[in-house]
Amino acid sequence: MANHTSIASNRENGQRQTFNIRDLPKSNNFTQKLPPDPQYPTPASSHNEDRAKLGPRLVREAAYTYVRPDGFEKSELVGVSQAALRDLAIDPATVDSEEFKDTVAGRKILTLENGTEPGDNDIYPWAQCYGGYQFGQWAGQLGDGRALSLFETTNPSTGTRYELQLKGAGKTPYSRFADGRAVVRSSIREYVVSEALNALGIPTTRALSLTLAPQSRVRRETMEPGAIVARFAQSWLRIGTFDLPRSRGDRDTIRKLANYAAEEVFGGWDKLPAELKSDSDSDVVSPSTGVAKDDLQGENEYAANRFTRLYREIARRNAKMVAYWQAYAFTNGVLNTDNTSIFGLSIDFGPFAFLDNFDPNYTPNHDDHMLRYAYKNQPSIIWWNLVRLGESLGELIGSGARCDDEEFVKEGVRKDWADDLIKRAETLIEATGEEYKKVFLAEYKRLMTARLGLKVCKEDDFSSLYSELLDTLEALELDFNHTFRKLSYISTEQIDTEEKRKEVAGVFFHHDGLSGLAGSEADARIRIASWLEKWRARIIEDWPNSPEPREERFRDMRAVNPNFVPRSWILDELIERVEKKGEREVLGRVMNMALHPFEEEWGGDREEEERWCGDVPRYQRAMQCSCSS
Ligand SMILES: Nc1ncnc2c1ncn2[C@@H]1O[C@H](COP(=O)(O)OP(=O)(O)OP(=O)(O)O)[C@@H](O)[C@H]1O
Repeated sequence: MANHTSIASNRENGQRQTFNIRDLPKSNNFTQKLPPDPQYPTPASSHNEDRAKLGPRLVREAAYTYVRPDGFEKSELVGVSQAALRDLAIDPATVDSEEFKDTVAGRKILTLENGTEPGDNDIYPWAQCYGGYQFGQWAGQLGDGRALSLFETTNPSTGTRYELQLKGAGKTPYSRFADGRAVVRSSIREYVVSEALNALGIPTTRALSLTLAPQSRVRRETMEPGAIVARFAQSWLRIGTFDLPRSRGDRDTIRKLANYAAEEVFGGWDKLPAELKSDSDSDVVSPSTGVAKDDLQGENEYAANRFTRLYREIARRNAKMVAYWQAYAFTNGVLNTDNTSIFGLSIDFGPFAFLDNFDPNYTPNHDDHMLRYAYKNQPSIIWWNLVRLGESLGELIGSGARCDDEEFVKEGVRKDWADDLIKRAETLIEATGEEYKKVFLAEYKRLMTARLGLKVCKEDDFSSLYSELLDTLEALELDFNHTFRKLSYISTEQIDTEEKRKEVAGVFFHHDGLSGLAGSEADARIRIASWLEKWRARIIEDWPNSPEPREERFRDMRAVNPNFVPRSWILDELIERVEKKGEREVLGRVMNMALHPFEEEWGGDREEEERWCGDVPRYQRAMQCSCSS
């Protein structure tokens, strides 16, 4: 492979223990703890099956099906994320090996020795079974139609366990009418953005590698070459994983999934959040843990059992994730329940985008005519999805102290306490909704405070600083992320008079000036100057030394305000160059920028770096794409 994988620098690979992919410590807790597809209950039963027979069908009372990858015969490994190697504890020197390439291309099952049969407890690839609500409508069984997990691996230095998965490695029982493949353009997008979000500190599923199969032909609107992304996450469970058994009245699978989530994904029931002590932001964001599994918390008939704590944990994680999305203007584009993670990760990168100009109604999804998944709706849509999860867990939440009663576990809710149960579940789900809002707001404030270079968030900041800035950006059609980066270079002396503020205001304009709808330039300058005046006053308040410790503030601001985000127009250029023009090095350069978004320069092609960090070309702003991938 070309040396661009090493461009992303060795500085990230400290002296920790690393492995080649074969020797990674591996596990399969998911398949050990959860029910398999009854038709293929063991790895061998699936391994020996005709591939055609493993094809699409309904799978009941199961969390997954064992299924072997159907990799491309010929492929080219074109990118490996150095940050991913570090987090998975893979030795960067080993990614050029045939073993690594064959594994991430779906040609080799590492845990099987050549020609041997898999044993019942062996680690063998699996595809998850889930359902989902898509655009508000129940869509039935979905599942990993083109993804399958190879194994779990725990990084010995960090103790974090990840599930490594291939996307685009062939059909599974969940492929429905589709081909189990992924095309190059969507794979490049997922590969880059997963790692970009992680580098920004945004909870997300990750990408280890990108493999292209230039000679393969995948039918979309036209024929396109296929690709495989090797990706990983602490968990691939989705809200849709719970939706499906709920839709089938399968109480047993819901309980198993809930137990698995608490014990395996979150590390134990005692790791879940205790009752909030107060409304202070620090309690809201970091409540204590350590509540014993069987403890009830809270008074009266609405006391919360462990399943309520599980539900709260999932809601809280999603609140934090969506706060990041709003603070960095990231839009997922297809927030169906099958695209909402139990672990609170950004997941499923279809028609996602970072906003260019600030437009709350923007959706990157060309097919979302109702703007259901527009930027401004994301926090409420994630909550809508969480209410679906509340419905799936409702019986367990509502059962309160009786959640383990034998009769309840076996038979379900007795008629004479159904009303009580429903009331309790509704009350606790509603309370979780309030907590979701509080966590979201506290996180959003924290992030915006940091992005604006402030140390604390004062009561007034929300309306007089944040909202006013957003209104101004919207009205003047200005770029969201560039604005914050540019603010990170402005000293208080540069804006200490009205004249100077009006002068400085021009740095926020696009190179081609204001658009027709934004009004006159003079008015725009006055509007921005008035905001800068308030911002300046707050900076002086929070950094009281005179002259302000500008370098320290600049440094802090530049560490949270990215210089580079992989915007749609950059990804389009990248796709064109990699797919159509056969370029390869450019992928490594973009990835390097995505992995280090706060740097000033990256040691690549300077002209290109400046162009990608600079103004978005006028006709490439706010692009949209369709769901076909
Ligand atoms: N080409 C395909 N072949 C088989 N199944 C597919 C294909 N494209 C999408 N699906 C399935 O359709 C459903 C919805 O697709 P969506 O595009 O949201 O997910 P995805 O991008 O394939 O997967 P993920 O959410 O795992 O990133 C999923 O169950 C997905 O597996």
